[in-house]
Amino acid sequence: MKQVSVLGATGSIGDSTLAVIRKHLDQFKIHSLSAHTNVKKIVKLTLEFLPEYVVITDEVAYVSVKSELENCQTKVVYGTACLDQLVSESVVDLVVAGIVGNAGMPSVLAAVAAGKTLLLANKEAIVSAGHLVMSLAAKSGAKIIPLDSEHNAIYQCLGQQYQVGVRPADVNSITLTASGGPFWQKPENEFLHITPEQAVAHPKWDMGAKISVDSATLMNKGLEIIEAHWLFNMPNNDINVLVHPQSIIHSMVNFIDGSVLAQMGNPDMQIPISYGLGVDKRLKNDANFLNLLEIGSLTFVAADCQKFKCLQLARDAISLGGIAPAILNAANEVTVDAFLNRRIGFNQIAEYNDRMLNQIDIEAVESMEQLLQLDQQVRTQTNTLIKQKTNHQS
Ligand SMILES: NC(=O)C1=CN([C@@H]2O[C@H](COP(=O)(O)OP(=O)(O)OC[C@H]3O[C@@H](n4cnc5c(N)ncnc54)[C@H](OP(=O)(O)O)[C@@H]3O)[C@@H](O)[C@H]2O)C=CC1
Ligand SMILES: CC(=O)[C@@H](O)[C@H](O)COP(=O)(O)O
Ligand SMILES: [Mn+2]
Repeated sequence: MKQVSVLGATGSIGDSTLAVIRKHLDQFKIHSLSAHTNVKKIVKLTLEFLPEYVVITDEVAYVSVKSELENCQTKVVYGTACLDQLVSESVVDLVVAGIVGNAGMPSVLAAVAAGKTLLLANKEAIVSAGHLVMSLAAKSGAKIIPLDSEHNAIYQCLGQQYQVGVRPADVNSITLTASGGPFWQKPENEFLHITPEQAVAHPKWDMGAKISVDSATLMNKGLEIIEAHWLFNMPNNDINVLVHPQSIIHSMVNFIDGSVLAQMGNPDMQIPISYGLGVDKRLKNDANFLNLLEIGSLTFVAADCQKFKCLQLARDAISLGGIAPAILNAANEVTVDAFLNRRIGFNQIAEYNDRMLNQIDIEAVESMEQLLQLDQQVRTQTNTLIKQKTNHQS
């Protein structure tokens, strides 16, 4: 029986993870679940899975959950420090990192430092702290299995050759596929009028609001380039992006002999999560088998970095190095939130991200404390920039 800690249990990755675990209760036991604000859902999940611990990271929500679970055997604890402690407990076999944003970074680092098998969905953590994740993994021997569908596809194609942070010698390049999001065919001069409702309506995947907006700006693909850069130790030039609107091929590995291996499947996160939870062994999944005859054709188009500037910004951040990806990530978390709350337009996400990436001096990454301080600084500065611009316009 493997003991699993699911961080971000109330989100979309949490849903898909727990859906897979429900089908294999003979193999998995939930050790701990985490939630931020969703009291109703975490109470329901706790009563279903009866974990040892539930961690709540929002103070107000903690008080409610604690009172609602008064008579339950599960221990209800508060705060991010508890996440770090729980993922490091010796009984925990697998940690699913499903928290959204840099808020999940300390717990990712704690799991890696403890040498755990980490099933990584939280791409912002590796974007911001890739350097630290890799050096900790090299020391602790932690196994990092990517759940992000593209990176999981590459992980599947590499098979036994995969070792986190090591580029296999016979790999020429990798190709990340992108759905293109809802607007890849929309003229840029119409970006101004895009609403949050339109932006979160992803054509192929059912995901949380933040990653859905990232897919719409193609920042998601940019973050994924940075994620691939760290996981597979590949430079910018060897990471290709191809728009593939059907989202059937999840990514490809191009080998030095001209062979290309791709992983395919319907767009359903239960598939990569199953492969992650099985740790290289395939779990039976009743979900959604692929029917290529029904789909008919698979098409590919070049990604437009001029129109989707966030894609180019991510490549720039890799070239700048050091803290640049962390700056871009923090700015993007603020601008996406501002867009979702109708404080800025869709087109301004890239504009402000660009301004922030280019107004802070780039230093080397040294520690988690440095990155957390930087994250706060960038958030404050991005919010100030948005306020100044908004006041100026009104
Ligand atoms: N959804 C998907 O299919 C995919 C997601 N990913 C990545 O996985 C991560 C999660 O995405 P997704 O599940 O869509 O996001 P959701 O918004 O659906 O869920 C986010 C989860 O994180 C929790 N959370 C939010 N803010 C905080 C915080 N400050 N501290 C601690 N926990 C917090 C939420 O808790 P609560 O709801 O209780 O407030 C919730 O459990 C992201 O990094 C995303 O990029 C990658 C590939 C695919
Ligand atoms: C499911 C998943 O991995 C997402 O990151 C997905 O890739 C988003 O789709 P696009 O960013 O390609 O639109
Ligand atoms: Mn992805």
